[in-house]
Amino acid sequence: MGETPERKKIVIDTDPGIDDALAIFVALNSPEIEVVGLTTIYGNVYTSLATRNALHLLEVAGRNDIPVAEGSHVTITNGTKLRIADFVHGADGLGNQNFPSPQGAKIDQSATDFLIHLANLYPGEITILALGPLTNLAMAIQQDPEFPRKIRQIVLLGGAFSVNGNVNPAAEANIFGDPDAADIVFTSGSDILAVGINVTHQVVLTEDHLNQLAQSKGKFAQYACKILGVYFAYHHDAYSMRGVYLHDPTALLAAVDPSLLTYTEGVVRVQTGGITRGLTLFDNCKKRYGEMNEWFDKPKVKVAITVDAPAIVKLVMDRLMG
Ligand SMILES: O=c1[nH]cnc2c1ncn2[C@@H]1O[C@H](CO)[C@@H](O)[C@H]1O
Repeated sequence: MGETPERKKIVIDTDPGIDDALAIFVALNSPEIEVVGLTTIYGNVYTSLATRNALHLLEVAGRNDIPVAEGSHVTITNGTKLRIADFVHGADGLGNQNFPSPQGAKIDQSATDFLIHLANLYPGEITILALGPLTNLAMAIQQDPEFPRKIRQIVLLGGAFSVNGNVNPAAEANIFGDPDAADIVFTSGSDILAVGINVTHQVVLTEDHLNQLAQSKGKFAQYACKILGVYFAYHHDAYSMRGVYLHDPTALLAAVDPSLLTYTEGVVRVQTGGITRGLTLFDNCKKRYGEMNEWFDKPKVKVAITVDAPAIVKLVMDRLMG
């Protein structure tokens, strides 16, 4: 008998969030990975509620053994005027279901300290799946300049590469939430795979899928049906569609199995001001520009460009129902 391969260690930085909840459940049902912790951030909800929801979701899954570390309540520039997407996910972030308060508690360490601790404990082994604004990661990079090289990879759900954003024509929500932090992360030298909405808008869960989930006796499938109503209503209002984008589960599965998508490599900078604040601008590095620019000499990152959408949807369905 061969040895079972080591499971990839993943920390999920999250702002749950309906699609975050799906991603967390799929992660907990993915034998290829080990979820070593959750860290929380604002975005779909405020950070305190993200922490509460993270603890709640782990209790639903019976996984109170996984630590939850609370992240920043403000942007990397101490900004407190946060854009919270309660109109997408409901006031509670989980489809307005009035779930009971979790019994468990967050750990004493902050998200940033916990990320640095894990990077030192398992050098070169930690994959960070970033599902919200990138404040916690940027703070870790500022606190420990070696952090980018101590981790294995950052897979982030963020950006809109050569397509319109979802906050406005320029910006995708997670990057718009803290553009300064995003620029620090993109230029940090870490191995980064960015999964933007140019890719996740190809991955749609339909009403037929929802009906299949409703037939399932699986705990995660049942829970998903409860929270998905609000998310379907938002997509119908905003995009006139009868389905929902699987943003966060797509990023999770990209971290589990990178062969589910293809990517290109180049330098990404983030616009931090003006009317295009939050814009992610990719340089394919094919042109030798005559003069210096703000992309020149910055480390390259991987940017997803195509995705096997049917395979992703099937994996999400199987792992929610399994
Ligand atoms: O219109 C929107 N505004 C804010 N957040 C959104 C919107 N649409 C989706 N998301 C949320 O932001 C991430 C993807 O950008 C996902 O977490 C998604 O649930």
